[in-house]
Amino acid sequence: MGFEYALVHLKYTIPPAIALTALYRPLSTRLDVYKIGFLITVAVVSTIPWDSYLIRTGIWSYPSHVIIGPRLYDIPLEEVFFFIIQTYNTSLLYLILSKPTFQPVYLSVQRPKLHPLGPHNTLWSRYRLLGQLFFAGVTAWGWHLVKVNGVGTYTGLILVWAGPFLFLLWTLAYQFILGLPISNTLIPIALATFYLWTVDTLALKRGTWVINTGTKYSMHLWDGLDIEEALFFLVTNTLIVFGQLAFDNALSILYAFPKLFPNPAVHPSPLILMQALFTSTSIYDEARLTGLQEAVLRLKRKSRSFYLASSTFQGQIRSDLMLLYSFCRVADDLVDDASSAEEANEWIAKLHRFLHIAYDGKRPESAMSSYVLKNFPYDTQSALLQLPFHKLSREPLQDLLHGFEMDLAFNSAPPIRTETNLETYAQRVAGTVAQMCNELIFYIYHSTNTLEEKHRIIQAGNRMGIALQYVNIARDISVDANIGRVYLPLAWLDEAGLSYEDVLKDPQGPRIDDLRSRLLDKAFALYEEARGAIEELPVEARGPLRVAVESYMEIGRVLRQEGFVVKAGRATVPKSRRLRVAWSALNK
Ligand SMILES: CC(C)=CCC/C(C)=C/CC/C(C)=C/CC/C(C)=C/[C@@H]1[C@@H](COP(=O)(O)OP(=O)(O)O)[C@]1(C)CC/C=C(\C)CC/C=C(\C)CCC=C(C)C
Repeated sequence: MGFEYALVHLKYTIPPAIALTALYRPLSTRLDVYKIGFLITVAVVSTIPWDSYLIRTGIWSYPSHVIIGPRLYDIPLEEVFFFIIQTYNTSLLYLILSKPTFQPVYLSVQRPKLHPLGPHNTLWSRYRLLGQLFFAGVTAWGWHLVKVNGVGTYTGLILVWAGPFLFLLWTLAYQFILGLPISNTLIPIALATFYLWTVDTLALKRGTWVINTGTKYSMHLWDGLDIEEALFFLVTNTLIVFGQLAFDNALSILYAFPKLFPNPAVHPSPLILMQALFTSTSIYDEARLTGLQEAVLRLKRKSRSFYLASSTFQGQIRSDLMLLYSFCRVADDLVDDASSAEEANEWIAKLHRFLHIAYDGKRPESAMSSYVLKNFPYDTQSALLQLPFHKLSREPLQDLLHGFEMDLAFNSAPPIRTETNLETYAQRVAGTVAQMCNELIFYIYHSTNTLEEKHRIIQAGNRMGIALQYVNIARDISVDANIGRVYLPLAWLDEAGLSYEDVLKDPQGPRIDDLRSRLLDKAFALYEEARGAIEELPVEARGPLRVAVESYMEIGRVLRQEGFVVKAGRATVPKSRRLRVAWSALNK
């Protein structure tokens, strides 16, 4: 009996597990626990018979003085623990590195091209075939080496065992494996493998595990690392990352295509996941994918705060919030960028009509599509058509349009005369947005809140939206004055001895600074009053919503800083500070 192998864990596998857990903890959800648990189960169940065979046939062995003693099918418990902790660590590394990527946009439709000599294979299906041939070839070569029963036996056993799993995972998830950025694929495999190669070198040198001669090539990748060991860790980490990718591929299909999978569960069963993976790529909804791709680009280009916040959401809610953002942004831009008040009014009328058709249960869906295709510019159509309106009530969408109508009123007379007008405006353009975010959250996640509690939380959300809009107005006083708008109430200007025209002419100076502070005080008072309600939302949404709210309120904190001078243009929060804010919001 000895503790050598246990010490390898204490020194080399448990510390990274603790570090990775601490790093990922604020972002982790029950879905992640489910994914990792599922993969660990598959890893343990599939490795035990193979490893047990290797030990029984003497391909590798563990001197009795290096292990504590208990064995499972001849496998020392330390080794069983190795399967678990390796799967755990590599999975966490993958989850951390892939978090910023919005994976559903990497799905792609493949339809056989029509060709005079019959349907023509697409490039994708050729890649799939090439990969299949490679993994089938590798498995066959492994089989041959095992049959020969010489120095290639250990290599052969690795290939025969891993080849079929890799073949299967490739067949199911090749689109993701090839299409995703390398931060989701090669990098987690490479980092985990290089780390384990180093650990293995140290363990083999100390004789913690011994690979017997006669069934190995006696070639080394570097001094102390047998080529078979290098292959083993490369292959096992590839299996783990491919397994995670296949899982995420299935989730992306489930969440991207509501027509194929209406209302998927937050934790889908393995059967549903397989069903998603076996869905033919030729029936993927191309319009939906375009809508998602455009939504991500729009969010990335237009809002750094919400883009960062969106990456902390997971699964269905992440897609739905992006689609909601895309709709709100397009609607706002259509009105703001119109060349005349008449044109802007026309857009608002068309948007009202769009909502009328969308919420008219008696009309077929095609009525909405043909209305959008006929009446809206090409680059805005997907934002309208993909709005998840069946998860939202009509009222906040309609009120948002009423908010835009208030913006247009600036063309005739200043619409924000009193503080009540200001509050009404902010409720319409931002309280409504918060309400819709919360409606989506309650739609997707199971909550134990009563109807009354939900109503109270949604009201608090609306006040938080108003707070964010006040920050937005405080930030943009100069920008708005340049386009002929002053959102500070006329009553406040009066009290400060300023006229509307004074602010349009010179939106800077001590009196404006005082009014800005007054508005920010109101914003922070609302924020303080409403933020507790975030902690009553379903647990999966709390951290990400804190990130959304805090990143935006940070703009207000920058504006409030002693000595901060607002120049022409906008106050922004530096990237490092935004990341710090997001991190501490997640850890609250
Ligand atoms: C991650 C996440 C939450 C993403 C989605 C957010 C979303 C759907 C935003 C829509 C934004 C939008 C374009 C709305 C149109 C009207 C408008 C301009 C509103 C102002 C946003 C400012 O964005 P930006 O600075 O990019 O705008 P301009 O450049 O000035 O045009 C608003 C300030 C509204 C934003 C309000 C929210 C996102 C609501 C936040 C509150 C919650 C999510 C509720 C918190 C919950 C509780 C229980 C307190």
